[in-house]
Formats: sequence, structure tokens, C-alpha cells
Amino acid sequence: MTLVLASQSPRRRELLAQAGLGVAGFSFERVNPDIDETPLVGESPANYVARLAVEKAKAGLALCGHIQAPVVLGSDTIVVLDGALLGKPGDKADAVAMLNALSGREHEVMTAVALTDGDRTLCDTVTTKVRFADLSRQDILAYVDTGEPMDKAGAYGIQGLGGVFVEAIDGSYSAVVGLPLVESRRLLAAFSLI
Ligand SMILES: Cc1cn([C@H]2C[C@H](O)[C@@H](COP(=O)(O)OP(=O)(O)OP(=O)(O)O)O2)c(=O)[nH]c1=O
Repeated sequence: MTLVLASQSPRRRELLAQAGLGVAGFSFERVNPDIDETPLVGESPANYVARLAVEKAKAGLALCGHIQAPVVLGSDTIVVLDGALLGKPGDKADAVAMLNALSGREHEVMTAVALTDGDRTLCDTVTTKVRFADLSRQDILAYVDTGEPMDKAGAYGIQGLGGVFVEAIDGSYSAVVGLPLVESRRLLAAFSLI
């Protein structure tokens, strides 16, 4: 079997390498599927994030014709505030609005990870509570100017400069960054990959 990461995210690549801790010769290939990330009408955030992880894994599998016995991992991360989904900001103004909304409040980060070999698909979703400090307008504008928020759900990266906004976290740090390590290891073990 060959493990394949269906992601273009450098963070997921690093986290998946970390998930192979202690396993001699642990390695994986990469493919980059392109899927439609539009939420379905009335779809809950939990259903949405799990559906996208599974769709990324399945779309990735379709790109694995050249790979021997592929098992494909897909993942998706969203931020949920008051039940509403915050994806990646469309532009700087959108990033400012998201960070304003998150300021001084608690939100949830949901990350789903899915593995498929074509016959069997397993998916796990991890929810982490994150509480932001009160942010000044100057904090927000300076952060958005760094460019860091633009490719990240909720317009921040806990692992980067955005870490200064995080007052408390209850759950999985690696899931917030993009791939829950404990749960990913469980799924990798279920496919005998570690
Ligand atoms: C909240 C938060 C999100 N993020 C990132 C994780 C995800 O990469 C991104 C959410 O976008 P995703 O659509 O989950 O993933 P992606 O487009 O980056 O990568 P791919 O679909 O190819 O796997 O936000 C952080 O890096 N740090 C954080 O603190």
C-alpha cells in the first residue's frame, strides 16, 4: 500500500510526516485534487467539513492511477462562530471582518480527516474551542497587512503571528493547524499504514 496525501497545504505535509513518528521508512506521495467547496443548502458545519475531507480523499484517489495500491488522506478545516461557517477570507476586507467577529470571543475550529482505499472510507472530525483576546483595530490591520490570514480558515494561523491573539484553546492544537495528529494516527493504523 502507498499512502497519498491529497493536499497542497505545506502544514498538512509536515503534520502527516509527524504522524509517522516511530515508523521506519514512513513516507507518502502527494496529489492535489480540485473540488468544489460550496456548502450545500442547509448543510451543518459538521456535515460540511466531513463531506469535504471525504471528497478530497476520493478526488485524490482518482488521480492515483500511477500509484500502487493507494490509500488517500484528505482533510478540511473550518472555523465556526455562532453556528456560522468561516472559511478562507476572499480579500483583505473580508479578513478584517472575520477577525473583528472573532475578537474577544470563543469559536470552534473543526477539522475532518478522511482516509480511503476505494473500498473503505473512514472519517473523523475533531472540534477544538479557541478563545481570542480583545483585538484592537490596529492589531487587526497590522496582522492582515502581513498577508498571513489569506490562505487560512477564519483568517488566522495559530501556528504563526496569529498565535498572539489566542487566549485559550481547549482541544487539539494540531487539528487547528490543519491535521489532528492523534486521530490521524488512529486512521493510519486502521489501514495498517503505521
Ligand atoms: C484556524 C487555522 C487554519 N489554518 C489553515 C489550515 C488549512 O490549511 C486552512 C483551511 O483550508 P482548507 O480548505 O482546510 O485546506 P487548504 O486549502 O489549505 O489545503 P488542502 O485543501 O489542499 O488540503 O486554514 C491554519 O493554518 N492555522 C489556523 O490556526
